[in-house]
Amino acid sequence: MYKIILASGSPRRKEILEQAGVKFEIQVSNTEEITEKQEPADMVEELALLKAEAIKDKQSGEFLIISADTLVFLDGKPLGKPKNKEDAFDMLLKLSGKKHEVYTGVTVSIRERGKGDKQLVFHQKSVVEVDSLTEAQINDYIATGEPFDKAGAYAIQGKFAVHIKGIEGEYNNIVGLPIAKIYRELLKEGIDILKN
Ligand SMILES: Cc1cn([C@H]2C[C@H](O)[C@@H](COP(=O)(O)OP(=O)(O)OP(=O)(O)O)O2)c(=O)[nH]c1=O
Repeated sequence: MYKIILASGSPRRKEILEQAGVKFEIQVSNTEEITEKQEPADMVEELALLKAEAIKDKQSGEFLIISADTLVFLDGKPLGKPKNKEDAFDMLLKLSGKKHEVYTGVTVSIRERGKGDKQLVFHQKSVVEVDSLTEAQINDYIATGEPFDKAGAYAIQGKFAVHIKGIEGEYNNIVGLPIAKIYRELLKEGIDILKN
């Protein structure tokens, strides 16, 4: 069978895939995450695709590469990872007391002998509602150091959990990898990643 490769340096994505019981290895690319696209779904799908492309040519033999990109969208505008404390403060202030969307784009690149190459590109959307935050709460949260490698400057799975009013959609999509959607999309192709 082919080897399953997670093209991501995100510890969260690794954990979600491990928890699901998938056997895989990690290969990380240093892709510049730039897209000209305007629509949330198009943006995250293109960014995920770039990450898969970056490691595809390095492979020999059969493979199934999973890559993903997560962005937070508030009123249609993307929030990526904050550059510094001020940036994190601005993002968290914007998210305070409101609902926003989290999109994760996913690419699954498959090479199977005798079948040629196949590429699946899709996305998952979740909605997150954040409680109203005081400036002191925002500063305390920034002081935990958690915001800096997270889209939208927060980790729902971490210390920001106390500020989450509610979510709609797939939880793991917010953390960075919509494992249920990935599993479903691959089953449609006749691939069961739990049985590889
Ligand atoms: C919204 C949110 C995002 N995140 C994380 C998931 C992603 O790791 C990160 C978004 O950055 P990404 O650019 O999607 O991913 P990455 O740079 O961490 O890893 P790689 O490109 O190698 O795959 O934000 C959380 O951990 N919790 C959250 O609640």
